[in-house]
Amino acid sequence: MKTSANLTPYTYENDIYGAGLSDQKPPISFDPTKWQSLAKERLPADSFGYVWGSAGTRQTDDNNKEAFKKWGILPSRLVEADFPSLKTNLFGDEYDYPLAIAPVGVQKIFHPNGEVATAKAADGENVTYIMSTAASTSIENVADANGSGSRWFQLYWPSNDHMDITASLLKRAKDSGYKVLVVTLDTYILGWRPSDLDNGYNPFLRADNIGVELGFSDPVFQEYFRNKHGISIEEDVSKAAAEWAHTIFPGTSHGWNDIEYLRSHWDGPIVLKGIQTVSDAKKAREHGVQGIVVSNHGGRQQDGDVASLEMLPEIAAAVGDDLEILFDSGVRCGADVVKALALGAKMVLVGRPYVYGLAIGGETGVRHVLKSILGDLQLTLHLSGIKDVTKENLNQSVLRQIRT
Ligand SMILES: Cc1cc2nc3c(=O)[nH]c(=O)nc-3n(C[C@H](O)[C@H](O)[C@H](O)COP(=O)(O)O)c2cc1C
Ligand SMILES: O=C(O)C(=O)c1ccccc1
Repeated sequence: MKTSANLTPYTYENDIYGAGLSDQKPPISFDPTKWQSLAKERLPADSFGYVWGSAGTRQTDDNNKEAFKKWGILPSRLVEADFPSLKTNLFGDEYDYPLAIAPVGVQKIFHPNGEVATAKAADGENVTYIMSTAASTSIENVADANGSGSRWFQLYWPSNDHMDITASLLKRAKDSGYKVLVVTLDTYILGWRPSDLDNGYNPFLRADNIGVELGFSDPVFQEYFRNKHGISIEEDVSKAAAEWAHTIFPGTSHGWNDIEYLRSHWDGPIVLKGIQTVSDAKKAREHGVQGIVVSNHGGRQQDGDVASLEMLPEIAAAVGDDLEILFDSGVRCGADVVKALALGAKMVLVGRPYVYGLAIGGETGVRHVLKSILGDLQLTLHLSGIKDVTKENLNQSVLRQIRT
């Protein structure tokens, strides 16, 4: 076999088998199907319900998972190949892996170190961290924890009455080294989630006020709150929490023409998250953004939605030459990443699995989940005879649609 100095095999499994020789068992399972139950053992019922929860009867979440099983990978033999490179290029920059940490809010309900643990893990594993507007740690503190890592900022977009707050969030993100703006379009109000309704659980409105950190640390929001209520945030934190929740989840949607405002306040790439149709993907292109995340928010927003993977090939065929296509919703293992990349995505975001890792073991748990998915991804590609993750080598020709 050829060896190449610039391709690093992802050798996590070698470390584990090596440790096994001296009877050291890995502290966390490598079986992706076990992470959910391990997290459940460690979390209170309400915060477990929050991460596991989905909209309505969970049809969308089920559809997301089923969609991956409708495709099979076709391996090629006697391909003279080394460990495949996982490097991918987006917006003119090279990324080590086609994998990113999906934006997830309120991470302190899963582990006391919350976003700081995840941002450190992402930096440690060279995986891009996408910071949520609903985080329980400020923009600046996450940036400190993420160090020289790659980080992007996800916006929950205040209504047009609060353009100055939007501008302030974007400026803070830019000043703290976040390179790409990800604007989530599917969550101007939270979906109908029976698990949270059963627990009467909305992390924003609870006494510990987890999830409002970006507002409480924002000078423009602080001033707005004082002018409106004649008191400071500290004087009535519950009222301020409710005000912030309403600011970032206003209950009304923006329109396409509002993208212009974001463009004028953000000079880097803009990515729209939550695109599910070809028609919206084309509108995204018309409105001059640089990328989209084909996503249904992991089925958490709307019941009865089509699987995101189902829509990915058509959307990629329609706009993939002009926009960077990212994907999330239902990715659980290396083979899922291979399928999403083959169907047109350049980068894949993973949500619940790393949150389970965070609950299981803080920074170590998140690193474990990232390493597991990356190790599995690299070997799955290698054993399928796929040389790297470029479109030239990884496209629909490596898949077979399974007849049902
Ligand atoms: C607990 C939790 C919180 C989330 N918070 C956000 C958020 O703040 N912003 C956002 O754009 N998406 C949020 N999402 C959605 C994820 O970014 C992502 O779209 C989804 O989890 C992908 O599906 P998966 O969990 O099946 O991987 C959240 C998801 C979970 C599970
Ligand atoms: O739960 C979610 O999916 C989400 O986007 C969110 C909303 C508010 C706070 C934290 C996460």
